[in-house]
Amino acid sequence: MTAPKRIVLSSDHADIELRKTIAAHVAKLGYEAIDIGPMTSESTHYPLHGQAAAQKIADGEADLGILICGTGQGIMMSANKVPGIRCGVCCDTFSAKMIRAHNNAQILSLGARVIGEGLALEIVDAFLGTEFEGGRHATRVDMIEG
Ligand SMILES: O=C[C@H](O)[C@H](O)[C@H](O)COP(=O)(O)O
Repeated sequence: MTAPKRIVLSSDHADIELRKTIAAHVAKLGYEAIDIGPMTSESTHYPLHGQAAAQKIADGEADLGILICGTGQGIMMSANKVPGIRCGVCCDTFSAKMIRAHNNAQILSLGARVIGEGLALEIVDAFLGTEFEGGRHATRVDMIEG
């Protein structure tokens, strides 16, 4: 039996409740949810949380990640600064599938001030339910790192 995939979750203060809801959702689906906070809604700085989550993946402590900030953009930019990490913001399920299938993204970033909880959960399901297709896409993904 293979171990369930480990999913690291983090956010800034924009919506920690959405993060907790998604953590519970992925745990219910059988994944290991590694929620690294923050645990309060006190104003914080998204680069700290985006980079901490991405580092967990770079260090082999998690397989995939889900990040949340107001727009999803700042925390995505921060995660992508960690070598080897590919993170994309998604506001629709098609993009969530494609960042796995074509870009082999390890991290999904969501904008809590852009989309609602229902759509966020569908986007999460689309991301987690899709595998990298490899082939020509692997050549291109390799080119990202140079
Ligand atoms: O990309 C950045 C995120 O959307 C942040 O969540 C946002 O900038 C935080 O703004 P504020 O400090 O006004 O809550």
